[in-house]
Amino acid sequence: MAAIDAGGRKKELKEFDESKIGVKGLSDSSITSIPRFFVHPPEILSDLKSSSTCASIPVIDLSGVNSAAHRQKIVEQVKEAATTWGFFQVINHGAPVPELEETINAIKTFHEQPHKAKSKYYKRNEGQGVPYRSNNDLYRANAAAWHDYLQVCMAPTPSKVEDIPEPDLTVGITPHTDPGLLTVLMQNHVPGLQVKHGDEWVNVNPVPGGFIINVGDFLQIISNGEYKSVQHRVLANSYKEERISVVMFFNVSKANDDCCYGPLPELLSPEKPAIYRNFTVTEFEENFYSKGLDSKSMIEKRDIINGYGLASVHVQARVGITPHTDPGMLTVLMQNHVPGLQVKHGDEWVNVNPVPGGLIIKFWRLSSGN
Ligand SMILES: O=C(O)CCC(=O)C(=O)O
Ligand SMILES: [Fe+2]
Repeated sequence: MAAIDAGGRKKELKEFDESKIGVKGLSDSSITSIPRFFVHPPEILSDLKSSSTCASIPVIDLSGVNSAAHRQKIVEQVKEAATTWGFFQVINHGAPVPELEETINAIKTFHEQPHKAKSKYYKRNEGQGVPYRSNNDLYRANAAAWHDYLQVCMAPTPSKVEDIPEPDLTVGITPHTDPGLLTVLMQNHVPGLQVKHGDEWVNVNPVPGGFIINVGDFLQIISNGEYKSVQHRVLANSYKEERISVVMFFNVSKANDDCCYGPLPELLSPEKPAIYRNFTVTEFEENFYSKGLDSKSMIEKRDIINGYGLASVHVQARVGITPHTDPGMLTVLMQNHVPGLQVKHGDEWVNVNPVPGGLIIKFWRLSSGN
């Protein structure tokens, strides 16, 4: 397949976006190959075939959740699943199954409308109303994925993965973790969702009437790493029928953004110190929305891991810097023989003279600059 240059790629993306046909339109046009901007890099593609055939995420039966006898056991099951898998399905949750099926059918009906009727709703920018578009992160992602979205703010986000001519060259949804607190997901009977468990990709097989629940990055942070936000992906649909999922993201509001979030104090102790630093929602979102979905969890990307516990080593080489404090708990620094580093000690700036082979260790909230 010929390489695509950045200018050509941008033009093709724009043409696709402005055509408003979505991947459904491409599927219906009887194409035999997919546009190049859908083709994912080899490291993603080579991993697509590897999935476990035997493991499956826990299924938790919620019947009796309001009775004292069952409740404690269910709470334990949820805790265990959130700790070990970060993903589980719930059944007998009380939401009427016929209404769930009706929701799936309504989404199918929307996507199957003629282009003219549907394209009125196609909108790239987030906003009010019920926008429909192909790929939320179309211009930010390294490669586009084979799905269209119909989005409702404050309500479920139904997405639809059409069948595709070359399913081995792209994905339905790129491997990622969800940024928020919790995600609740409902899917039709067409498989495709997979969850990373240890080194394996595990199929999340549709359970009729079941909801799938997964832990997001935010919950991992406030639980101080106890609950796991795990990677998941959707394979490009090689079935003749569309895959439909309805995804509800529970995110944190920006309304009170002076407020700093971080690991809950009641979960911390000398044995379990905070492994993440505090941050505002704006800080948190800026990182997520500046990039497309990708396989690296936002927690890793965001440098909110403190300098111990979950070891995340960010190596930076820099020249000249203004006075600042480091966000983490501890910084380990190595310098060449040229002096310049100074540390604020009381009211004085003190030179940190290079000692050959020496490492400089700095604790939280000490100013430094040069
Ligand atoms: O469609 C699915 O099953 C998964 C969707 C998903 O992971 C997401 O939108 O974050
Ligand atoms: Fe997700």
